[in-house]
Amino acid sequence: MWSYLRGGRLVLLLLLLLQLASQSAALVQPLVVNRILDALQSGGSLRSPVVLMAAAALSSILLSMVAKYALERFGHRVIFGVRQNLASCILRCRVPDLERCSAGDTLSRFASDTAVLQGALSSAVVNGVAAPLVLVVACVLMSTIDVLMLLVVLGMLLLAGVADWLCWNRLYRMTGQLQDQLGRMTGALQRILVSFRTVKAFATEDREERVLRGYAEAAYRTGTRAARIEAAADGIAKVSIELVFLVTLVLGIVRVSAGALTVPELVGFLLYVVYLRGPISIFAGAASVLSAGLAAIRRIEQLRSLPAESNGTEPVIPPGMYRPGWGSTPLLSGVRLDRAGFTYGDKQVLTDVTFHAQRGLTLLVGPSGAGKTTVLNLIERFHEVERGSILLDGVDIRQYPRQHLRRKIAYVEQDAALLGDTLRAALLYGAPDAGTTDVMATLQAVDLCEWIDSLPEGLDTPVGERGITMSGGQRQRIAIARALLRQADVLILDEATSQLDGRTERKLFRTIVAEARARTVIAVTHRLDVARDAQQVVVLDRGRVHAVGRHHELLRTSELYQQLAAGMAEKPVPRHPTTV
Ligand SMILES: Nc1ncnc2c1ncn2[C@@H]1O[C@H](COP(=O)(O)OP(=O)(O)OP(=O)(O)O)[C@@H](O)[C@H]1O
Repeated sequence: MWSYLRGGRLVLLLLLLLQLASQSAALVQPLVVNRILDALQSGGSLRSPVVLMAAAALSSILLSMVAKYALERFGHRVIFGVRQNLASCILRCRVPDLERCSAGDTLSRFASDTAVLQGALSSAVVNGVAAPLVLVVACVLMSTIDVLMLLVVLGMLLLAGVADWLCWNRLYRMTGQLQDQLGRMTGALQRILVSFRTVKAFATEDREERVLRGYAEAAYRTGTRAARIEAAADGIAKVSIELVFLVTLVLGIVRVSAGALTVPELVGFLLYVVYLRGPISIFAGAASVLSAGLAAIRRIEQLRSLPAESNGTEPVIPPGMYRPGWGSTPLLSGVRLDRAGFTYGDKQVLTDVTFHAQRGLTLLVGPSGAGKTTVLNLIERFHEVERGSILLDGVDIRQYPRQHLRRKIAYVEQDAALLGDTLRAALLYGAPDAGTTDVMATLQAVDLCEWIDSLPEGLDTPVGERGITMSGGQRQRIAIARALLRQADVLILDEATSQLDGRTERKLFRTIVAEARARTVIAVTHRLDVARDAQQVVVLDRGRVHAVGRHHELLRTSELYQQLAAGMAEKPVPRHPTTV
């Protein structure tokens, strides 16, 4: 918890002092009441104690207002920092690590857990520290009136404190459980929202409703149990203070009768006991908010502890070997995979993959699950090659600073999402400085000019949730245009044209190859209509290179390729000798 307050500890101390000042002003009141009663008994002037009383009440109210505002503001500031740091951690963590996390649960940690933490940091930390301090001050003042009665009060509060502590311990576990359940519920809802059409098409609304209800019910049960414990802790605090009042009253009357205490002293002491209600219930409340805050910290820390991508990979490439930013100079020697190997867990996915993609188009084909996307992931360094190497421009890709490597590559993934509010923003996502001429030329290349001209707002048409609805093919063409605009040395397309018809796809590929004459294009496709235009075709089968060659050669030499061309190789076929 303290590490979250780093940089704000001085402010926290000031807030604590402010909180103490506001509560101390209230502490003066019983003393003043004592003086008023004395004055009444002795027939002295009431003016100055009454003015003092009003001043103490007013300053207590004013200080508590300022303290409340300052506390809230402080909490928001700390959480702003936590969210910034969390955003940075999320964006910098490794692709496989983040993909293992549920997106909904990550959202819940980022938005809800940080909000819970804000409550804990602002109210619980300051009130949790201020309330006991105020209690101590009150006890010191009470000791000036009657030590015996104070000892009785303390003994009873101690017993109540132990009972409350047991409750808070359970509450901490319960709130952690509740936040995990809420995270799972958000995850389930997020999955449904992303696949809403599938849910509708399969008419599984009832089943999904049951799933959501299950999570909501689990959260409800845990929340109810937590509320019971919270109420019990609150009840213990309140009952203890009422009992303390009654016992003090009885004991006080006995002591007044015995002449050990005066009536004004008894009234003053009882007022302190009444006053203790505030700090005790604040402390009890702070403890429950703190339990939730600690549970939130555990979940936030799990996200923050995901290792960053760049950990331990300092660039060792000689200066001048790479150009920062996306360049326009053609690659000298393209992308070369040399006996590259990779496993997912203990599953061998790629073995000794060797091919050289030079300028022009290299097609990567093969049956489903052959490892085509994995090859692209290795080139992008979403995963690290485990055996062999991948060279870009003759340099091992592990020697490039990761961001520079990725600036050299424009990647269009399967079902690429568009990021940006408008079509223009979506297009310029990877190349914010691209000029209008480049944008128009690229739109021409992907055959989108006519469609965009037909839109009333043209390139400024909103996209996204409430914006324009596009066909799958239009979306894919925007994604390709976005990648082309980046003018990167290498263009990687992972089934990026799967939603276009064969004729449009062929036309688009011809344009891409013409556009990228000086660059290397590596494209995964299941349709071989475009293979004639490719410089080479690499056939992958069960993680190995089955054959490499031009379309017409492979049609003669590779049975697997013939099957792929005929659209028959849905499943892996018996292994054939490798032709590299
Ligand atoms: N994140 C992952 N964790 C574990 N195994 C994976 C993961 N991603 C892919 N695989 C497995 O690795 C193998 C290769 O997958 P990959 O996606 O590279 O094949 P592909 O040739 O691109 O398939 P497709 O043509 O169907 O897209 C498959 O058996 C797949 O089940």
